[in-house]
Amino acid sequence: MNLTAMHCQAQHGKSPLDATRQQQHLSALPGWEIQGIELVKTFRFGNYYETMAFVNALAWIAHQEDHHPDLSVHYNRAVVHFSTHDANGLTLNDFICAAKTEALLNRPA
Ligand SMILES: C[C@H](O)[C@H](O)[C@H]1CNC2=NC(N)=NC(=O)C2=N1
Repeated sequence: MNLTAMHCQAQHGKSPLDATRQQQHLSALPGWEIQGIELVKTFRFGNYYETMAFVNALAWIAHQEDHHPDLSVHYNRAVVHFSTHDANGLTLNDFICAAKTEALLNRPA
């Protein structure tokens, strides 16, 4: 499934994905972990400017997809937490946004 080509959909009243599906999607997302009802990754950078550039690019994805991560922002790292409040758990939206976040940083060889 090419998550980067997909778009988030409203999840109000929907159920979270089951654990098997969560693990399937997780296997395509290096460095991401499931912590309870959150999909989490720490992104490390060389300085505050680079960290903030990443956070701003991520904010644009969140705006486009209407799906918003919790963030903790530090001098040289940002910790990204995706979860779907409307489903009280992990839905495809979280994996789509994680994949789009990865794609921000994957430069062509
Ligand atoms: C109405 C609006 O689309 C919803 O409230 C969206 C907004 N952003 C969201 N972000 C996240 N992380 N989870 C949601 O359930 C969610 N719902």
